[in-house]
Amino acid sequence: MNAPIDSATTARPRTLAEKVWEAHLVKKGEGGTPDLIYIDLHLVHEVTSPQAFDGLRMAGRPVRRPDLTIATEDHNTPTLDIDKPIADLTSRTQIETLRRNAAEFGIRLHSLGDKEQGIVHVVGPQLGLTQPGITVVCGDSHTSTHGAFGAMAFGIGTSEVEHVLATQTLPLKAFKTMAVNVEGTLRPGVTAKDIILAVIAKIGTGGGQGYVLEYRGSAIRALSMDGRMTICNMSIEAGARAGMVAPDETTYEYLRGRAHAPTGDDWDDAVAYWQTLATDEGAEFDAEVFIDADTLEPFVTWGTNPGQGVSLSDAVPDPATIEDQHERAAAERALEYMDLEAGTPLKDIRVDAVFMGSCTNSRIEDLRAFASIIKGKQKAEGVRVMVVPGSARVRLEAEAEGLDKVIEEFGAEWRFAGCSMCLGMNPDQLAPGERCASTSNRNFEGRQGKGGRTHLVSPLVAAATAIRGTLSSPWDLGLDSGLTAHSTNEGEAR
Ligand SMILES: CC(C)[C@H](C(=O)O)[C@@H](O)C(=O)O
Ligand code: SF4
Repeated sequence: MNAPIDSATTARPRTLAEKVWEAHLVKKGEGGTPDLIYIDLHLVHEVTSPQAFDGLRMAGRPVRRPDLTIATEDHNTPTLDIDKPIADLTSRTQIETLRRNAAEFGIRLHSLGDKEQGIVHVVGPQLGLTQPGITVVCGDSHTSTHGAFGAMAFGIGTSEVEHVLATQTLPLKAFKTMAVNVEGTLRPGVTAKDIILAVIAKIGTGGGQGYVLEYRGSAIRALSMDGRMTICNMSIEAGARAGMVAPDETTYEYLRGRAHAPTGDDWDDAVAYWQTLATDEGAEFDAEVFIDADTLEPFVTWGTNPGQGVSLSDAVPDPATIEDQHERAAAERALEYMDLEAGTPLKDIRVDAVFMGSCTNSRIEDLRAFASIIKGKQKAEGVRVMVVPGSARVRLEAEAEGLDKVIEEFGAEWRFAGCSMCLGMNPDQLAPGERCASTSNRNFEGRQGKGGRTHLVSPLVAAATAIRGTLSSPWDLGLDSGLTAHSTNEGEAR
């Protein structure tokens, strides 16, 4: 962080990603070997860390930089009765193992019940740990979230977690760059989530492979940090190595005053450095994609991968019209699993459940957006609605604004923070055959519970669906839908 700019390298126009990479180069790889990259921030959770700590223990090594390592409990934590012992044995073992490892290796841990506990990708930014120009890793694919700050953030595997714990460095292969240009103005009711679902539908779940995506353009600049995080979060669902947004005033405003943000002169120095990070005029990307924000509509997935999405006003696509043989077969299988008929208008599809949460959409603005639509209304009969804040702090903030009351009066469940029904590593699961509109990021078979069926949507679509009982957007609720500026993730930084 705050690395000096090398005048020799500033001569060639560079992208944001190249700048961050070069500032963290410990050793350049030769003859096809990977570069060795310095890691500024290592985030840890209970699922992917136990074997890594075991490895250190066996080798008799300490954690190289405990001060740059921070852990939280998220995947296995219950969202009810958090003051009671965890009932599920596997979950309890995972959590207790993390607690023991953190104590033994001297790592800061935010445990269940702590104000800073929550989903790892919500906790880093809210503490001001995630900053522009740094490198961030975590044994979790959605680490790409942190790229919203102009950080280079990668998900890594458990053996790499051990490598970073031991050395604070990581061997990484060079990447290609892709500019994702989103120009125009989103209409009220259309959000960051719709942008990223449209991007993935366009480039496919493998379209980003080998690339670091840089989200650019007027529609991205107009987004708040919460909206930018939603977008970067799902970069991995396009197969990308990482996703990034260049830091700007919105980024600085979000960070100012946060617990780990620089202060005083350090703040001014940091901002001066952050301002140098944006992609230079004339820098070349290896690939480019364009999305028109003006015409974008609320999006929804119909299939079992995040690329199988269309506008909510469309119908379930007919696999017969898909040229690519592989994709056609995937679509056929997806429709079977999802129990859907080609040609059915998406708005006719009834749901059993609505899940509002996950590291994609569980920050305060997401909850505000959801609440702005349901306020004063009643959920559809027979639909189970679960609202799970991303962190204990988000929960407190929401309660201070009275959002918990709005949610409970609507008939929804207001839960404690964690990954919850995003993947159901705790009791929050769909029953076999149940259909859910979910603000999470993966609609894989069985993701939210064995036999469960997932439609990925924005918080606004989740709210409208919870009211009507069928996949719906605020546009279907008429003029009195409660749409506000912040519910499109525009404007406000906090
Ligand atoms: C459990 C973890 C390794 C996994 C990931 O890497 O993404 C999870 O967070 C997920 O979203 O599927
Ligand atoms: S909320 Fe979901 S996607 Fe995010 S880290 Fe947890 S399980 Fe993974």
